[in-house]
Amino acid sequence: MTATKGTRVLAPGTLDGLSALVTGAGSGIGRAVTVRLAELGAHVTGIGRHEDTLAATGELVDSGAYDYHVCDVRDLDAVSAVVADTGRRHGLGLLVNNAGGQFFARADDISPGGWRSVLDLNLTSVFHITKAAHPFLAASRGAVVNISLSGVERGGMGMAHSIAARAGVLGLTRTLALEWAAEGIRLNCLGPGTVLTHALSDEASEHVLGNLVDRATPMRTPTPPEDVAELVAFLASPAGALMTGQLLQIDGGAHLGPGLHMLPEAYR
Ligand SMILES: CCC/C=C/C(=O)SCCNC(=O)CCNC(=O)[C@H](O)C(C)(C)COP(=O)([O-])OP(=O)([O-])OC[C@H]1O[C@@H](n2cnc3c(N)ncnc32)[C@H](O)[C@@H]1OP(=O)([O-])[O-]
Ligand SMILES: NC(=O)C1=CN([C@@H]2O[C@H](COP(=O)(O)OP(=O)(O)OC[C@H]3O[C@@H](n4cnc5c(N)ncnc54)[C@H](OP(=O)(O)O)[C@@H]3O)[C@@H](O)[C@H]2O)C=CC1
Repeated sequence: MTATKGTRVLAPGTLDGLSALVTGAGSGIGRAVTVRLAELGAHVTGIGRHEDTLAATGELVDSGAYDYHVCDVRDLDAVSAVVADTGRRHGLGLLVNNAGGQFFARADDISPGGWRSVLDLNLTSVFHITKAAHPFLAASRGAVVNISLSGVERGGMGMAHSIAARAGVLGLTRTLALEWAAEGIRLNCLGPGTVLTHALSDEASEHVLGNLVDRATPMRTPTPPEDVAELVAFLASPAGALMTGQLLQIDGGAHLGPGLHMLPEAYR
């Protein structure tokens, strides 16, 4: 494995005056995105289910640049109310739909309940949050960044539910990029490769480091969450003003390799 460090290239003040909403701001990619947006001048409202981790993110940013709401994004009424409250108090120039996840199982072992829980988290919540944000995004000519997965267009063993949900988000992203273009709203998806956040670190093991990073990622490196954050900030900045409806895979070339599969037998 080759370790790469997160890179910061955008100038201080790039996002001065921006109001952003980041789901899953209490850890991993969402925390890195929150910290970087705030460093660049944005005010960020975070959403997640755990107050302690959301508060800990606040310790990494200047006071006044961040607040949070404890909320499950699958509670559609509650999360829509949070979006509306944020929009009314701060305006909304950027929505980052980052909260997400799945268990890893072959399709035969995914029950109807398991399918529904992953679809609710990774697709249905994104639709409702984005719809609730629409009037505020229209007022600011704002942007949406949906955090997806490298390989969303090709499939990944052990992730039938999650890939189906993220492919749905990609379709939603491109559809809304068309429907809302006249209002100046842009929507894009980012596809990170293997990110060694705590969710994967328990498994940071032979499978994650040996298979996903060394075998399945041509550049043999994990994706630093800070690199994902810099790309989110770029898309929110004036430099991203004509980018919409895209899937940007930030994955060391993993989408060109043998695929990121969560069933280790895929690599035998
Ligand atoms: C290379 C890229 C890889 C990507 C990496 C990342 O994204 S890492 C970053 C992301 N971080 C994460 O992904 C964090 C970890 N993931 C999670 O928090 C959860 O997996 C969740 C969000 C999907 C479910 O949340 P929830 O509160 O709804 O869970 P619940 O307990 O109420 O169960 C609901 C249903 O699911 C079923 N079920 C559950 N587990 C398994 C299993 N192993 N097997 C089979 N089935 C399973 C369970 O039986 C039930 O179905 P039933 O019995 O009613 O038919
Ligand atoms: N790690 C990786 O290799 C990759 C991750 N991704 C995706 O990136 C995104 C971020 O993942 P990552 O940072 O790695 O992992 P984390 O598990 O650290 O982040 C997931 C975040 O989402 C929040 N969250 C989960 N469920 C809910 C919910 N129902 N309501 C509100 N918030 C919720 C969690 O907070 P809380 O538990 O407090 O609610 C947590 O902060 C996910 O969508 C993931 O699938 C994509 C490619 C690769």
